[in-house]
Amino acid sequence: MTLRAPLRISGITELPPSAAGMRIGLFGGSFNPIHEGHQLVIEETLRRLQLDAVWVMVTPGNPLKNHAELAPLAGRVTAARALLTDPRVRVTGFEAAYGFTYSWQTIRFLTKAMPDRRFVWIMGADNLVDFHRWERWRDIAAMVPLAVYVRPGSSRLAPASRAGIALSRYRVDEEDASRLANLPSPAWVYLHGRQSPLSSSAIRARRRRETAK
Ligand SMILES: Nc1ncnc2c1ncn2[C@@H]1O[C@H](COP(=O)(O)OP(=O)(O)OP(=O)(O)O)[C@@H](O)[C@H]1O
Ligand SMILES: O=C(O)c1ccc[n+]([C@@H]2O[C@H](COP(=O)([O-])O)[C@@H](O)[C@H]2O)c1
Repeated sequence: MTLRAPLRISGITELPPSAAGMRIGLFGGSFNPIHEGHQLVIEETLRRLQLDAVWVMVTPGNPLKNHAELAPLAGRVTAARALLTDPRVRVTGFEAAYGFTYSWQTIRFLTKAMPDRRFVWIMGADNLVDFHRWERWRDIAAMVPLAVYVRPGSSRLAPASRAGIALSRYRVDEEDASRLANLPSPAWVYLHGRQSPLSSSAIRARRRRETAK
């Protein structure tokens, strides 16, 4: 399915029409709340993968997580837009509007709708550790290259994880990260560099403690 009409995705409709060949990082997340660790991953992947854009996709809800503490989508999108001011970064909550629960649905939709873009899925190392639990994770790896960014607590676990081992033969040296977006899938890179110890769960826990005082 190639779209004939311009694709309307909230937050990213202002993309230039001449976007063929654009390298776009897809950074999905709960962002509950957004923090500087997310910003660091975006900055590093933009630079090292030589991406033209990163689309921050605020999920209606990670299918593997309990949603009891999940803030409303609109507020998470607004907070992400306030923090992420680089003009190459677009924030959208479009998965909710399209009824997508699983990332394979989003990725299949985008790659079919915009076959002339080069999409890369971006995730922190903790997500690779759990990747084998994602719905159709092997299909995801076959649809788009993956960029995995090191994260404190998961740096050694990630390449030794079930998905890390299953995909090990497709791993690209991080010195070649700038080529990743143009490589056929499966292909993935494990990026090491500046690290942030921040996590949304720690921020939420701190806020709870402050409210309880
Ligand atoms: N400090 C960090 N360093 C590297 N990657 C990160 C970091 N924080 C989050 N990420 C990555 O950003 C994406 C979105 O993460 P998410 O919104 O779940 O934040 P989180 O801090 O992991 O939240 P929580 O603590 O609630 O699980 C995921 O791919 C995650 O791996
Ligand atoms: O598709 C799945 O099965 C799946 C399982 C776990 C997480 N995801 C996606 O992974 C992204 C990161 O989620 P999170 O909660 O770790 O920020 C976000 O876009 C989720 O929707 C997707």
